[in-house]
Amino acid sequence: MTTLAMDAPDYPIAIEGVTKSFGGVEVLRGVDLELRPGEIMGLVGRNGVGKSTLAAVLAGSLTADAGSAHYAGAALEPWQVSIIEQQLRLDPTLNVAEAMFRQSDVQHLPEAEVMAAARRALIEAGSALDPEDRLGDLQESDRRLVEVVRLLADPRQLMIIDEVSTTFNARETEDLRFAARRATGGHRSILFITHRLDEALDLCDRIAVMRDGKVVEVVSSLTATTESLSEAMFGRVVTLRPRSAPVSATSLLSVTGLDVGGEQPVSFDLHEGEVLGLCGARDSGVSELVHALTGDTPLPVAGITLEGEAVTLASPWDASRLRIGVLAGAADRGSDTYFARNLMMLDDPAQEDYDAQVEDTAAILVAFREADEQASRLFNRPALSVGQRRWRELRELAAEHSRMLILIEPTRGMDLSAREEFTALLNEVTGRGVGVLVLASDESELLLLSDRILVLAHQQVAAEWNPIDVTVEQLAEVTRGEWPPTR
Ligand SMILES: Nc1ncnc2c1ncn2[C@@H]1O[C@H](COP(=O)(O)OP(=O)(O)OP(=O)(O)O)[C@@H](O)[C@H]1O
Repeated sequence: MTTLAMDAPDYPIAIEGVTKSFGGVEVLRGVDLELRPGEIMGLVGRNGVGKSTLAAVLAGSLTADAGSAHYAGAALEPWQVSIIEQQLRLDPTLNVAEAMFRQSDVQHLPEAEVMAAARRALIEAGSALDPEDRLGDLQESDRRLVEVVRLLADPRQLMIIDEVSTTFNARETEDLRFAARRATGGHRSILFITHRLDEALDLCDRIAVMRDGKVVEVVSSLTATTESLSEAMFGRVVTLRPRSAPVSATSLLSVTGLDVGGEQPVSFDLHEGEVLGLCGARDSGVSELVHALTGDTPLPVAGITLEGEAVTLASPWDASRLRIGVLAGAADRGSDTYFARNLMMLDDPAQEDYDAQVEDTAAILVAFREADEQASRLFNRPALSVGQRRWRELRELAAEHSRMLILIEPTRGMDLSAREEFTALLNEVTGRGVGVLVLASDESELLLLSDRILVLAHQQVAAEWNPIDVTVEQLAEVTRGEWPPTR
């Protein structure tokens, strides 16, 4: 299917006058943009401005109402474009090799050759994944890395990376930077969509800013700053400030001797009104800790108390009964189920009815969403973008009567202005005494959001840090598995 333009001379990709409406609402209003050969072009703009819509038009999954994209004197064809979509919809039964070559001629080779090609690509990208690993068994960040390796293994003239790094930590972001630069080969182009402005400045050569359905500015990442970008996106400089909310000394949740797999079981307290950030490498036990507290994967524990009362957290039903609200990390897996659990928190269903009721509520939520999308088409109004949907879910979660919240990658997909609103929402919630556990891969985000940071390494607590005393780089050493230096 693919004939790659490997030997093509260096031509730019010219996008001219692209418009696209949904119903009567014009989302893209004449996008002009030129991508130079070998260039990584950032694309930033507020939630719902039309970044993913432009990506879909370029990749051929949507048809523009007007305008075009050209390469080397001809229309840019969908086979010349590959895309990592914001919402991965990959079949979880595929293995890494199948996912990697699903759009490539390589998939038609004998299986042993496919596996060997996948293994080579993974090694080249510095990834420890096995080509035979099933996607369904991987963490979300690893599934996204498989997509990044796919770009490297099967490069196209234009490669679009749509919000792939929202759940990446420092090491994964470095891997992405390395892979993206290699994938251009000095003459192919990348369109890199992100809400992490510091990352755009770091990774991209130039950055295009979208506003009101158009590209309003293209700036060099050498001269732009996060302030100048936010000014161009929102018409004002948005600055996120660290939390300075007072935290009570009263313990809300007390966990003693939770066995997440290390030599020393984990013990910690979460205070009333506190945001406790969790920091660790992927295999540090952080994820196990969180999923033990959501009741999804219970682990042996000496004791848990909530507001001084001994409690059991052996199932999602227990978490729901104790009014522990959860915001799921992945937008593409299980988030409807968590949302359903949050909505049912006050219904207090009997244990034997719980799973069935969660399933029914989740099905209703899916139906509502589909109806909402239908209504958008019927009444000529745009549906919600990914970031907009995430924000709505968070607001509803905050309005619930939770005693405690577990937020996994809470601001993924949100633009800077929405993140600013999110910090205000967090202050409001913690002001009511709600305790919040936050798991965020972006170290700078974790630093901004937390009152205190619990550091895990080798499946046990390695430190407890005050965000005032640590830097993003120190947290990055932790997530890279480089801290503590020796056991
Ligand atoms: N298939 C569709 N039908 C109706 N409306 C749509 C469709 N696809 C996108 N939209 C709407 O078009 C607008 C632009 O959406 P798009 O996803 O392109 O924005 P975005 O800039 O990528 O946003 P975000 O940063 O939140 O991902 C949004 O209001 C979105 O809901």
